[in-house]
Amino acid sequence: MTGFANHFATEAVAGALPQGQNSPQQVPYGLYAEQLSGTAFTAPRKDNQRSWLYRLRPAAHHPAYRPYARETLLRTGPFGEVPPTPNRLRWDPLPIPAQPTDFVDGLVTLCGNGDAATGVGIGVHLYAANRSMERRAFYSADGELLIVPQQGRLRIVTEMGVIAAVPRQIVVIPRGVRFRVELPDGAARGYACENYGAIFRLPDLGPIGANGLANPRDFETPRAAFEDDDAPFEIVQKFGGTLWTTTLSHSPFDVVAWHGNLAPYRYDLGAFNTINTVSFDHPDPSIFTVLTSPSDTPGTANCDFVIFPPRWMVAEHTFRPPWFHRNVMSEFMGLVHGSYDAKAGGFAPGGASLHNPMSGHGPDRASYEAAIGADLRPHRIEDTMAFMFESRHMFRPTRFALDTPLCQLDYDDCWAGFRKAQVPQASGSTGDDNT
Ligand SMILES: O=C(O)Cc1cc(O)ccc1O
Ligand SMILES: [Fe+2]
Repeated sequence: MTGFANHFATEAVAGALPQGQNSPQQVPYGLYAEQLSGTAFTAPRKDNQRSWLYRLRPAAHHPAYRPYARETLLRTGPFGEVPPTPNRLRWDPLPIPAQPTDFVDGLVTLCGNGDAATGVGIGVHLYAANRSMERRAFYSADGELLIVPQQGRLRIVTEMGVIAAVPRQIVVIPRGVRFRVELPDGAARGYACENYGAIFRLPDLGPIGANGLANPRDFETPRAAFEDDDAPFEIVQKFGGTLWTTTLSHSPFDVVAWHGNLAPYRYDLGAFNTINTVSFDHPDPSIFTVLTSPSDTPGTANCDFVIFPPRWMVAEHTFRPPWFHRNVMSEFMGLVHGSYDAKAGGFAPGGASLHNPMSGHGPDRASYEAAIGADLRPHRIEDTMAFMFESRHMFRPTRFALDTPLCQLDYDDCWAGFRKAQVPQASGSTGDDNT
């Protein structure tokens, strides 16, 4: 079903969806009605998101959760394992694990900000897995999950239907929606943004007009699909930063029909309508925003999901790659495939980088030299898909992020050795009174 956050109505069995009301005295077939809220009941109508689910058994029917026994490298805001660092950080890709590892056990947190308990900030995770989740489901009570596959297909069975995703597509699973990740290719790797704040939405378009960037019609939500399976099933939930587990007597994927505007969705980044300069200089990369989680301060996002897709570069008399900059916002970057035009080496597909507030960054020396000498004919940047989770909140790395051998100790060197500019000697030194 297409459209961003539409009011969908879907039933896997004819007649399962109640008509005309949400909670009839008797739901068709004896199904159980359940409201799943993504926003406060009283959130303004334009922001309000909720769905009604009709299921074989109430989701309330489960034994108590116990702490999850296995070691995990998943972490949650507030992030206090190590002090925040002003240093620019970059990581090599996470290897596919040698031991049998599914999506849940393959999640590793690199950094994050804010506090899940107060609904502020995000957690930034990587995943690398080589097993489908078997007879178990996962959900996060701490935030919605934006999954960015980098290698290997995913088949995600959710309570509200099944989503298949290939690298270049993204999947968003609302907070609380239970899902199981299957790996049709036997292995998979990627990134996940766990958003504790306001639900991701499409950015306003301002002077761009009524169309452009990610168009609402290109977002896809699955139709209802269910399992009638009465064998034991594990549910692992992430709650307040801790993993908990319980065993159901049946599959949690038992939603026969649902309606509403809170649902998982998929988007192909290849559908992005990329807008950029046709004269000179390039706009700030906010022009590439796919989804935004606003904060309470207008224009200052809890998280922007921004991409750097294939595109024509036509700017005249311009330094075309990202310029040097120091940003008040914090930037986490990943690369789905190809290479990134500000980095000639070292930023590999599956890798990541972190540039915190006021940390100077930009093109590495090789990219800089190539760009100032480039022939400025129209040139198409092909075969690339980098992305950024940009946040108003400073990212703190996890201890794993700093200790892992994947962390590149020589990252600073990519900005070493720039030739000094030569200016004619004149007044204007700091020794002069130049008011
Ligand atoms: O740091 C980056 O590579 C991302 C980025 C790109 C750009 O063209 C301008 C600003 C910016 O943060
Ligand atoms: Fe940047």
